[in-house]
Amino acid sequence: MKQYSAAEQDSGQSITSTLAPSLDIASTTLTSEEFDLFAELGRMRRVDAGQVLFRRGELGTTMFVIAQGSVDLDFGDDLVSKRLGPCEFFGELGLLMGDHARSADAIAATEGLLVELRHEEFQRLVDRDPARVSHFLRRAIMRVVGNEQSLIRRLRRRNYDLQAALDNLRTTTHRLNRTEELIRTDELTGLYNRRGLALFLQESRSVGATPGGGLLLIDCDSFKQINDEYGHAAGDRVLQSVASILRSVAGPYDLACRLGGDEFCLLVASDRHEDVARYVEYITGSVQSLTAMRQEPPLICPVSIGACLIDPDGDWDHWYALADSALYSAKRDGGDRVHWHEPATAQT
Ligand SMILES: Nc1nc2c(ncn2[C@@H]2O[C@H](COP(=O)(O)OP(=O)(O)OP(=O)(O)O)[C@@H](O)[C@H]2O)c(=O)[nH]1
Repeated sequence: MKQYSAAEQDSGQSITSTLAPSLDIASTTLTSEEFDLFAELGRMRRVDAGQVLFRRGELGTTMFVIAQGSVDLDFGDDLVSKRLGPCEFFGELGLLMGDHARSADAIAATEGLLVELRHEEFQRLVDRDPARVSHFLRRAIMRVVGNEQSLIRRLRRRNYDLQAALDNLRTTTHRLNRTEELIRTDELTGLYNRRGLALFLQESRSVGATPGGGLLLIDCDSFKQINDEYGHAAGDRVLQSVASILRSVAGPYDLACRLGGDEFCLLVASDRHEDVARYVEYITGSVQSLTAMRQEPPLICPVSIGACLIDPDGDWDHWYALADSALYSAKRDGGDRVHWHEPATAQT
């Protein structure tokens, strides 16, 4: 065992008493024989707590063995830091590879004593005891491989966690979209509901688009009788038939909506009377065709329609009032018909 100077020994604890006896190939701690050899040829160096030995990314050519005290290795990011104690070594890649970029910050955690080895000292070590050095090198390589493997495992785990987080995010986004869709949609018919209509108008306005040029209000005639005579399910089926007629005629810029009960509306993008009239014809024609099927319970019932052209600068309440007055007049005249709201002609 090497004799240490008074300065080296003044920290009180015997160096040999801290030496690990293990010859385990996977051990990262030097045996007492190895330590003695390294200490004999290396340079003793005192360190204070908090003293930086090297920083991550710096090029290094020396390695260290801890004789006394402890040193923290901080690998940065969210990698686990390590605290090394007596007889453990670090920085060996700098020595073995030469000018190797340090992969961690090495900072003395306590006051201590280190053995520092440069290339020339290590060369002397090889000359002195090649078998022991070869054993040390095998362990150093195993440590590097072990670190790499644990890094790969950590990266794999992190990748898996990221994938899981991404999947969660996708599911949540899908659920949110679905919820938003449900909020806007009438459950029975799949058409927009009142909330969907209000959001559509709001969104169209916010992007400066004209939400529509024509409005049809469609209301089933004597619908209550269908419920009463054939049951609620038959009534539902009739409402679905009306909805499917509206859905099939609505283009990508139109909006079909169930306002509630047996009342529907169709907001037509075109502001030309003849275009809107074609929608009306399609609806009445489809209702007539289904009525002609004479199914029991019925697939459809007669409908009344109030139609109007709308002023894009007006609001929904105003448009609705116009179409509703036309619908009211169609109902008053016996239903199963279409009435247009006629704009008041200017008095001269
Ligand atoms: N089957 C079914 N019936 C509904 C639904 N929502 C509302 N109703 C019924 O629709 C009926 C509407 O009745 P009314 O407003 O008197 O309409 P109507 O019988 O068509 O009378 P007119 O419009 O005057 O011709 C009511 O009996 C409601 O209970 C629904 O989702 N499904």
